[in-house]
Amino acid sequence: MAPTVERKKIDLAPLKAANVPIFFIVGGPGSGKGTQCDKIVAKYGLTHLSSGDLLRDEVKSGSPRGAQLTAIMESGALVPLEVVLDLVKEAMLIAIEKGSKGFLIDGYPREVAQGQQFESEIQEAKLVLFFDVAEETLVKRLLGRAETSGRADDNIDTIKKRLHTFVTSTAPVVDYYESKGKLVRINAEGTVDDIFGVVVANLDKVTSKI
Ligand SMILES: Nc1ccn([C@@H]2O[C@H](COP(=O)(O)OP(=O)(O)OP(=O)(O)O)[C@@H](O)[C@H]2O)c(=O)n1
Ligand SMILES: Nc1nc2c(ncn2[C@@H]2O[C@H](COP(=O)(O)OP(=O)(O)O)[C@@H](O)[C@H]2O)c(=O)[nH]1
Ligand SMILES: [Mg+2]
Repeated sequence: MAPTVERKKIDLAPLKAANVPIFFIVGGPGSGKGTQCDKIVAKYGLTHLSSGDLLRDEVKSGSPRGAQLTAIMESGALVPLEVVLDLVKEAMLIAIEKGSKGFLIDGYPREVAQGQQFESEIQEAKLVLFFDVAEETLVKRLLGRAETSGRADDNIDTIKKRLHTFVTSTAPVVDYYESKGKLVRINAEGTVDDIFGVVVANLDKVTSKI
């Protein structure tokens, strides 16, 4: 049975009224989402929200909601979509109060239903950036990151499960946004700067008003 999820009522009016652009950032674990988001923030001043970081912060906070998450994340499975959506909404509202010009929602959506629920409750994404990297490269990068990340899920067993979850649940997200004409597929096997060049070329087309 699915775990019971604690939910609060969240007033989204200020977020909807701001109507700022929203970009989803999708890619396998270790595909460079976080690395590219840092560079996008430096150039465009968008607000970067990593859904994985929000979940890890919730775990660290010791809240009852956080306690439910540790086991799921260490198993490489997906946290119930309502939990992630509530955390994302709360973080977006705080950023909007501070005058955010738009959002990079990193590691999100992880499943088609998650994207649909976000878009029906908040707003449609402007574009979905997909960092396309072969599994073999992902494993190599994650094992490299494991040496310093301190993340409980950067170990070979969990990495394999995260890759499985990506293929089964998240790959359909890529197809879904492709069919809506919103997907930007970026070959992300190259250097950080080469990949950022492609990112900029695509964002410049839609962010002239930011
Ligand atoms: N929308 C999301 C984001 C994250 N997670 C959970 O949080 C874990 C870590 O997510 P994240 O930090 O995004 O990890 P990766 O995709 O592996 O990518 P990264 O390496 O960028 O941190 C996932 O395995 C999953 O259990 C989730 O369920 N739903
Ligand atoms: N070779 C190479 N390594 C990268 C690139 N981008 C990120 N990395 C490394 O790959 C690992 C995962 O990157 P990260 O940004 O955390 O990816 P995420 O899991 O998608 O957020 C880190 O160790 C990065 O230093 C890239 O373009 N090329
Ligand atoms: Mg990341």
